[in-house]
Amino acid sequence: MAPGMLAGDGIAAASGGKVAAEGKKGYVTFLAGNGDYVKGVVGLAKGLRKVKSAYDELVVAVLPDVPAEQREMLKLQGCVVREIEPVHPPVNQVQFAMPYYVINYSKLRIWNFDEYSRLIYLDADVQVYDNIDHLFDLPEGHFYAVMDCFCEKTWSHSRQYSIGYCQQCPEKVKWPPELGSPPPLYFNAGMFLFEPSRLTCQALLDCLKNTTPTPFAEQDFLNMYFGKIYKPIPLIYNLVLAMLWRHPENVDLDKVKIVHYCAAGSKPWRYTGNEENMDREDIKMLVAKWWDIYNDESLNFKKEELESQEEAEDNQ
Ligand SMILES: O=c1ccn([C@@H]2O[C@H](COP(=O)(O)OP(=O)(O)O)[C@@H](O)[C@H]2O)c(=O)[nH]1
Ligand SMILES: OC[C@H]1O[C@H](O[C@@H]2[C@@H](O)[C@H](O)[C@@H](O)[C@H](O)[C@@H]2O)[C@H](O)[C@@H](O)[C@H]1O
Ligand SMILES: [Mn+2]
Repeated sequence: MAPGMLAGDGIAAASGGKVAAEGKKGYVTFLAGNGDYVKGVVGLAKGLRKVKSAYDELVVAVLPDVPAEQREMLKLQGCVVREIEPVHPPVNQVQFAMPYYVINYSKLRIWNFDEYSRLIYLDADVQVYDNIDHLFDLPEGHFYAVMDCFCEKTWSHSRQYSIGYCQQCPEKVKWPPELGSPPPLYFNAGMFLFEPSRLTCQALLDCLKNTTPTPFAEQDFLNMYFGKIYKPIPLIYNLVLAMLWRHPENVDLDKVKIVHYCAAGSKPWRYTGNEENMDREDIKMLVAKWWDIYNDESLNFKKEELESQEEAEDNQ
């Protein structure tokens, strides 16, 4: 296990023994464009309800290009829709690992949501299969996220990939001592627990202005910026699908609480099974699991329940 990583029991102990962190807590995701990622957000909203999160009013940071009908659909699913301004990196020649990654810098705006003392960010291609509210009780002052994997082709630009080094198995192909110390622990930015602050948001944006963009866009930037306070949490909180074929020895699917559908061809709402690894039985099972929640009408937001609840409160 990586140095400093909180093991499952460490998480329970760290949160079990502590008084719940003060202030408002919640889950936030990010939506851009007029495409089909909105299905991911609907699925996530329903997933949080299914696991009975105490904070199931999902906040959705939307770029201006998200159409009114998608915003309405999200409000009808009980989401709090908040428009954010795009964030553009400095003019650059970088080859992003995926061209659309450039819009992901806009995620940085969620640091402005400071009516919350703590937020868990989740990509729209993530699903929550177990309640993870206990993460909000982890000690403050750190940036919590799951370590990423460097073995996919998307990393072919990197020194790690060319050496065959991965932080998920640092003993398998050791980092060559002639290259100095191994790279610092690196997290996947599809899920993280953070503390919103307008000051931090401004500092992030100021820092971005003087930072050359790199292939993994805001994920690289966040790793650089929060590296000193980053605390790895177990991969059960963000299963990057490639782990299933790259590091199966590190994965116990029965224990996984969050699945991140980031492997090429794994987005459930556009799954065909044609891409590499997509014909695996575990992938088919996880995609079906996502659709079970998405199609479950009983998980739809029930406005009338909320209205009667509010009425009851008014009559007290
Ligand atoms: O057209 C897009 C592309 C991305 N996203 C958002 O940006 C996140 C990061 O992109 P993605 O998950 O595709 O990256 P990956 O994790 O697959 O590298 C998504 O989960 C969405 O929340 C979006 O809303 N619309
Ligand atoms: O904009 C950069 C993106 O970088 C990350 O995705 C990558 C990364 O995890 C690689 O390690 C995988 O190989 C790759 O498949 C995956 O798409 C985040 O999930 C996403 O939220 C976003 O930050
Ligand atoms: Mn993602």
